[in-house]
Amino acid sequence: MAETLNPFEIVQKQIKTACDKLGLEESVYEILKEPEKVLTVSIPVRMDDGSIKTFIGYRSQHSTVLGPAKGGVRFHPDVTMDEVKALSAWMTFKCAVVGIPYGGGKGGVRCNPKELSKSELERLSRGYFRAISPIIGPEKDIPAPDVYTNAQVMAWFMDEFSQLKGYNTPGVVTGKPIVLGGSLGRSEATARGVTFTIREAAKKIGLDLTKATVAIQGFGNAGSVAARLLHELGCKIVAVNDSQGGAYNPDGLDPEAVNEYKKKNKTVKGFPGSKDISGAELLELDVDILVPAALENVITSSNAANIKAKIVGEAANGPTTPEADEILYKKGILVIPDILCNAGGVTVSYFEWVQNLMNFYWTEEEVNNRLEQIMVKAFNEVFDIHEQYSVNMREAAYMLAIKRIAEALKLRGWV
Ligand SMILES: NC(=O)C1=CN([C@@H]2O[C@H](COP(=O)(O)OP(=O)(O)OC[C@H]3O[C@@H](n4cnc5c(N)ncnc54)[C@H](O)[C@@H]3O)[C@@H](O)[C@H]2O)C=CC1
Ligand SMILES: O=C(O)CCC(=O)C(=O)O
Repeated sequence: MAETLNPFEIVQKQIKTACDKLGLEESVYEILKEPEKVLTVSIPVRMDDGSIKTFIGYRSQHSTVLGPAKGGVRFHPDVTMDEVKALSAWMTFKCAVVGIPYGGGKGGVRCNPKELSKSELERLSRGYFRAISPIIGPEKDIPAPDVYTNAQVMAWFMDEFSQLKGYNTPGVVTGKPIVLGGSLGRSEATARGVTFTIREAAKKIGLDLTKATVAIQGFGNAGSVAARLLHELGCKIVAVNDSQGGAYNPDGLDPEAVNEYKKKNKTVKGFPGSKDISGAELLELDVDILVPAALENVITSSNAANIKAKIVGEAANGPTTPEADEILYKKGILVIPDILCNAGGVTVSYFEWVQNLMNFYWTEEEVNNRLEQIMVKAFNEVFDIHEQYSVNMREAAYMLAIKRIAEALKLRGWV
């Protein structure tokens, strides 16, 4: 059968494999294979030239068996309902892997935010949140940032919801600016979690990080901070890229300097002293660690055999297809799957929500220490299953998550 690149079909396959490996009754798969609720909204936005343009948005709540739905909102021209459904399912399993009391949700708006003015983006953000507000709330579903959304967008979401309610409701959204109830450490949390899991993986395979080389695909919130934190651990970052192009320097790139360059030039391409590199070449570089930190389906059956890294740390959601997983596993590459590797973001979102509900705020050190404990524990639990059952790390992560979810489903009487 031809390899599917439909992320929703991919996640269904991943769920089925784990249910079968765990020997679970069919009813668990029957429940988990579809989201509980998917809302499609049309969002008419007054553009700066006076015209009206209608955008399509989605919010998918895959599961609420372990708690309220949780997950980011993506603004991207290629957003589809199936992508959002898949991303919401990945959130369910991610929260279960790290043991935080949430289900999974995800949202998306099909738009190109790079082509919108700031005021158009604000009207779109507020319109989307107003449209999905009937199914959102601190006890129901708590959105957060994802690709091409940020703390400012979260501030508009929170303000719109608070105005609808008539009182301040910071716990409806995470990833907010600090002054509006955001958590210290949230903006770096995804990459910090990625870095903790890569550090643990390196220990398992005996890789000395002070001699390790790294390539990173995507230089946004996840990728740019991962570059800095891995550099701080002594790794040499040899290549980075973004949607416009890439920068390669075998002697190493200074992530802070690349960041400054990107702020001015809107891309990493052309960074002084670097050579241009294509996205395909970056993935196949002879490096120790590869960090996909952009979008889905970049490691497929077409290029998996050419991946040379010893560790693949999936900062992005869904970068590797199931067929590619098989190939990487047979090659002995240690893949830290998305639902484990990038779970630091939602973990600190959980801390942010707890702080909002308590109205009591933690220091950055407390946040980072608690994050480290959760990530290291989850990594070791997944690694143990990977060894005990001789399954790849992704299957192990799904087995850990689905075992927890199946227990909750049984206790609640849903299966
Ligand atoms: N922000 C967060 O807290 C979390 C993000 N993630 C995942 O991390 C990934 C990246 O998200 P963020 O960093 O938040 O988004 P972002 O919007 O901050 O950055 C996305 C980056 O990807 C780049 N990009 C887009 N298309 C590309 C392509 N074809 N080739 C190379 N680079 C490309 C963009 O230029 C940008 O640098 C996504 O898969 C997201 O779902 C996962 C967990 C949490
Ligand atoms: O912080 C969150 O709630 C979710 C972040 C997210 O969308 C993700 O982990 O993919």
